[in-house]
Amino acid sequence: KRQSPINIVPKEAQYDSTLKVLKLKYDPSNSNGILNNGHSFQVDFVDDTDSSTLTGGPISGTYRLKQFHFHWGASDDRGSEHTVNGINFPCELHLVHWNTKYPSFGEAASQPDGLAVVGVFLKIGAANPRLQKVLDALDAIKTKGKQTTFPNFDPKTLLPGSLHYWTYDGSLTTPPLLESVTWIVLKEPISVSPAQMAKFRSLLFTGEGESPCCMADNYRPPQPLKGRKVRASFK
Ligand SMILES: NS(=O)(=O)c1ccc(NC(=O)NCCCCO)cc1
Ligand SMILES: [Zn+2]
Repeated sequence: KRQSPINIVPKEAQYDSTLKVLKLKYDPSNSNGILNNGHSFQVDFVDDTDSSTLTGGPISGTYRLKQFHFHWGASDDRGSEHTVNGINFPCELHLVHWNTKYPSFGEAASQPDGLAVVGVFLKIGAANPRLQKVLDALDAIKTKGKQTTFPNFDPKTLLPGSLHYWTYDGSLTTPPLLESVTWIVLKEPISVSPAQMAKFRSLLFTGEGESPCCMADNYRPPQPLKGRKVRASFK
């Protein structure tokens, strides 16, 4: 079993000097739409060329960015999927990429080396103006199934200053929980303010005309490590 997320214990992670620097090359013109899919919201990217890719890091070859999405809690004391020394963050960003050795995301999602997800923790602090651009679109996708256009967004603006990471072999954290993900979790969080967290929680799990249920606590708890090694790209 190689299920995700996991609790990351930095002192038990093994520094691996052979791990490469993460190379994230994103073209803002590939950002397409923003969708409330009933369990989170995601920003979808046009992935028919190699213009928005992940290379380097723990992976070999080229992985294309398909979408990014978030997981968050009903209160600031929980919400992330990965934890660090048992600590939860209020929110976690996932940038989902698929291996171009396979013909599509759907094909790649069933392969052990098919996907690579970059995880970024969000920590309560100052309001994040780059994140605000995403949050300003949420009023248009309040209910399940709603989507709108979301052009010219550069996901690099959501990354922290350091690309130091932990990496391990895992899975999708929502059904079908496929064991096809190389996880790359950045050590440095980005900031989010309490008011911005409230904006995430203004989304609804429910569809238009249904009795409203605020979208929150859409995270899976940590899963057993089952003997897996977590490697660190930094000392
Ligand atoms: N939270 S997570 O592990 O990053 C994750 C990412 C993608 C998915 N699933 C996904 O993108 N499904 C889209 C199905 C399209 C198939 O072509 C589920 C969980
Ligand atoms: Zn996710």
